[in-house]
Amino acid sequence: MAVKGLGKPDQVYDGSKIRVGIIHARWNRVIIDALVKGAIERMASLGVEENNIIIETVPGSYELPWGTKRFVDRQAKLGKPLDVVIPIGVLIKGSTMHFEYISDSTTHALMNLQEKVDMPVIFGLLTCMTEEQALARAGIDEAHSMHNHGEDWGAAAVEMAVKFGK
Ligand SMILES: O=c1[nH]c(NC[C@H](O)[C@H](O)[C@H](O)CO)c([N+](=O)[O-])c(=O)[nH]1
Repeated sequence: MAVKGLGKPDQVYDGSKIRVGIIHARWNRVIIDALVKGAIERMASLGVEENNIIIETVPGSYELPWGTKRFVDRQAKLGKPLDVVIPIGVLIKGSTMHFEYISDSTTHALMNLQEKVDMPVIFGLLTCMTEEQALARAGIDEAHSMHNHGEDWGAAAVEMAVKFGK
């Protein structure tokens, strides 16, 4: 019996009235693009309108916290406030400690950002030891051994915005 992973939602949430921001890093772009696609497709299946999904990018995962804060502020200033934001990044361990420092600092910064922006900030950071792990979690490894985690992030975004929206 599969134990790990996201359980079924307690109900299907209607995303037709929410506006979602996706801000993604551009490192490991093939994996990023698959994750973003998965999130968009899942949100579309839950009724989120295409023109209510706003996409922004930053160079790397380390820029996600600051970029997300400014992205949220900018959308509010434009009179098109977001209801939820999904920062997406892919960190793959290299031969130095860079991975550890970015993973830890960015994770804490994104968690703390929720208070500052007063909205759900979905955790879309893959922190992988190998490229194969990252490919699998984006659903694009040869064996298709895992589902695309971007889909889970899209579903979480809709649920959190609908359930706990302002
Ligand atoms: O998004 C990533 N950024 C990475 N580094 C760049 C970092 O996020 C910043 O963009 C850079 O340090 C400039 O601030 C990565 N690695 O270094 O391995 C990585 O795997 N993923």
